[in-house]
Amino acid sequence: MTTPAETPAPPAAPGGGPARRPSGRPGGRRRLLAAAAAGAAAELAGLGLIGAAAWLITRAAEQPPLAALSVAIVGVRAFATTRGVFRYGERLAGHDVALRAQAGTREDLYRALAPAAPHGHRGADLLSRMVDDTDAVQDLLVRCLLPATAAAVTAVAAVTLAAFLLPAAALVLLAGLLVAGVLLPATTAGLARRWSARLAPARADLAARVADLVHGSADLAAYGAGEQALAAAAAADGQLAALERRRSRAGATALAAGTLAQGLTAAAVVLAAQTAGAGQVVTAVLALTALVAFEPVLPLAAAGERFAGVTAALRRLREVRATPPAVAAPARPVPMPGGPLAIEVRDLVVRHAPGRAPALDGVSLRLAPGRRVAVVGPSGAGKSTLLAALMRTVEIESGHILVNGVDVTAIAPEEVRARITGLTQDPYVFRASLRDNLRLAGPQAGEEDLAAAVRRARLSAWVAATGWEATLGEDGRTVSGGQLQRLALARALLYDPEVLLLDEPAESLDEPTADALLADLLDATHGRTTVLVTHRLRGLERVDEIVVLSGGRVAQRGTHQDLLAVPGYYRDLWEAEALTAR
Ligand SMILES: Nc1ncnc2c1ncn2[C@@H]1O[C@H](COP(=O)(O)OP(=O)(O)OP(=O)(O)O)[C@@H](O)[C@H]1O
Repeated sequence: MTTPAETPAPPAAPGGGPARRPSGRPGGRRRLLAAAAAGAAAELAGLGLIGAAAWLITRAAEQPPLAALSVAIVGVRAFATTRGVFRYGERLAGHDVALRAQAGTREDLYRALAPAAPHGHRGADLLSRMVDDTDAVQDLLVRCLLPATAAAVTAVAAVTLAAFLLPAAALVLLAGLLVAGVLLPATTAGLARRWSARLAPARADLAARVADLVHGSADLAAYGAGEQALAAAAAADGQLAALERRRSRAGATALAAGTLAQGLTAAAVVLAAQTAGAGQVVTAVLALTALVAFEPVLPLAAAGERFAGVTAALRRLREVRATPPAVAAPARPVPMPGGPLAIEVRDLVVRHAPGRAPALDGVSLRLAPGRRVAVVGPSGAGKSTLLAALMRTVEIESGHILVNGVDVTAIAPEEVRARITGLTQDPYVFRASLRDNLRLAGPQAGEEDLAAAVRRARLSAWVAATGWEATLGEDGRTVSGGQLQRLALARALLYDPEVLLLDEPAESLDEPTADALLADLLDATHGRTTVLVTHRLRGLERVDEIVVLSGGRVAQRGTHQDLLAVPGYYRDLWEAEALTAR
């Protein structure tokens, strides 16, 4: 069996560590500077290429001796070659730094979420933040920051060159570049912000309807409501498409305005040159310089649009990181006590949300090493909440859980969870092989350990029929409720924690299998510290204490015989079970 010490180290404390900036990783700043420098150098080489080519063509028309053109010829070749090399370098370094930043951001997000997810962000919303919003980090660097740097460097160089040749043309060029490089991106960013406020709800509406169609397909088919749901989804789709079209038209107008600014500026520069009586060569160089200077500046309008989306995505990521974890980690954690664990729960109060009635309201319990306690009670009594509090996945409002006399709130939650854990109420089957789904709880476990865990969870026949390498599906859809439950139980048995928590291990099983499984479990957990939440009472005469919860309070407690001797929930349930068994 795998001991907890052999399991992988749990992730760092949720929410721990400050949110790092995309370039704030080791070597990130250097890589970013290299990418920006390569991008600017590529644009400058482009500028040099056009300037030299313009000079060469117009000068060549005057038919000078070849020697007078040789420097320009070499310049054209050099600029053409280095431009490609710099562009390649920029793409390589830029994507390298962006992908590293994106991976790091995802890693930070996982750390903030695992193992106890913060309240408030779940399911599709969290997935979209994890996938789409972290893409924004890449776009911030590759589509916004690096192109803006290259454009700024090129614009400064072009205006400086123009200022040497003809100051009036430089002023015209500067004005045109400011329109295309500052005014237009600011406009597209503003438009994008306005449109996203209208598009986001339409997109969320469509996503929710599609999710309903997919997840609720069986119910829709059963009640013949499929057509209606499809029509509603199609209407939401049409609404979104109409908004998208209008947004695209506004964006395209802004992009076209950039090209217009480029043409008008080039024409104005030529006009200024001719008014000042500049020669043909100077006029050609100025005109082409103006045209080329716009090349890196024009995409900034699209970058402005993307920038608005990027800032919104980064804000959403900050929100996730800033959400307090479900359980606060102590600032200076004390180590988990060694030796066999004795647990004492004293007057425990747990409330799932402010303003709601407490799920546990003054529960006390003693769990000496090797003792087994069963927790029973009606639905909503607080049984799973008690296990969650022991596992440190819900916060304690008042009262204490002491582990060998040490308050669990003083210990790092993941340390507690590494030794007090087991089968949770909503086990999850990962999209991985059956073997890997089990190995999650024991990466080092050998074939015999796996087989033993499966046998004790009464799953051997299914595993033999399915095969160890069979891929199990997303959300456990390829396994039945009972198989999922037993697979999760096999995981818990393989992990073999010092204090084993079992939340309704016989849930979703037929009666004979449930009884046999519970009997096996009671054999297997003999002498092992165990808390067993169950709705079935058969076999509970073998546990040391039974606690009956009702409305978050302890309604009854004692041994099986004690509880049968007094009227109450336990005796009623026992008699009802006996009746159905007849
Ligand atoms: N995450 C949650 N957020 C808000 N309320 C919750 C949450 N989990 C449980 N509750 C509420 O806390 C109370 C106790 O729930 P709990 O799941 O502990 O009961 P239970 O005895 O395990 O029920 P069951 O036998 O149906 O699993 C219930 O009223 C439930 O609605």
